[in-house]
Amino acid sequence: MSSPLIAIVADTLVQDSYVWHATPDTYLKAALDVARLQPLIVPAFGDRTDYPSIFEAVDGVMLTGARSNVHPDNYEEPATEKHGPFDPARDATSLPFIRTALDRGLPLLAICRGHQELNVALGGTLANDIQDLPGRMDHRFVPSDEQDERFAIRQNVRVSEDSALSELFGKTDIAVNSLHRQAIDRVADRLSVEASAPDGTVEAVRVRNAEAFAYGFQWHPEYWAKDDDLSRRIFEAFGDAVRDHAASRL
Ligand SMILES: N[C@@H](CCC(=O)NCCCC(=O)O)C(=O)O
Repeated sequence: MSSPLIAIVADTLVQDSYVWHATPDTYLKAALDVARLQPLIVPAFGDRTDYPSIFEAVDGVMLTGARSNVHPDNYEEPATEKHGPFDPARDATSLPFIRTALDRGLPLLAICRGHQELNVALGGTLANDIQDLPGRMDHRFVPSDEQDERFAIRQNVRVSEDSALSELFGKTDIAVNSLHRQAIDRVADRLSVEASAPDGTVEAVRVRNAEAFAYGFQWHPEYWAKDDDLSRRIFEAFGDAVRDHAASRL
């Protein structure tokens, strides 16, 4: 049986004197093995991207996490060195990609940097280095050479009662991993906050009036998608939404 395709906007990075357009394996494997979707990496070519051709071919979009930050020019804040590192090629591709996907009613799963991009794409802003802000927790990863330790589930999150997400999870008190130093500041009008950390950090958002599954998560469900029940539910729900979209086009 054929699997529907989803688009994933690549990061750009320099290695061996080449510019690579790449995506970490954990996101690709979670899409393939848990959501049962075929991921396609879209190069970060900005306005040279042929959006109509890509959107003809795919039935969903996933935005991944990355060490880079969305450039503050995209939310009209003055940039400082502390806002970096940047990946302007990814910004120039992912922000229009998100808006086009939502306009076309495609399911969308946005993770960590992707969750922040979703907010910026819809007109919201980001806060930088939140661990230095009064009353805020340190959401950065615990330094370790072991990926399992960096991605360990260790932070409590409260899911809003009566939210669509609490229905998906079947509970409101959950625990997640955390590897970020920026966070949503002003929430875009079109987003509803579905979950928050004890310090108020926006941990999950849903796009209001979206035609399909359209969520952002500040944490990393992809890393434990095979092992952790809630992470698995997110990927299965995304997979089901993408299959429904594909079926509606037949
Ligand atoms: N750069 C942003 C986004 C954080 C993010 O996507 N982190 C993934 C990094 C995974 C890793 O450290 O390997 C921020 O810091 O807020």
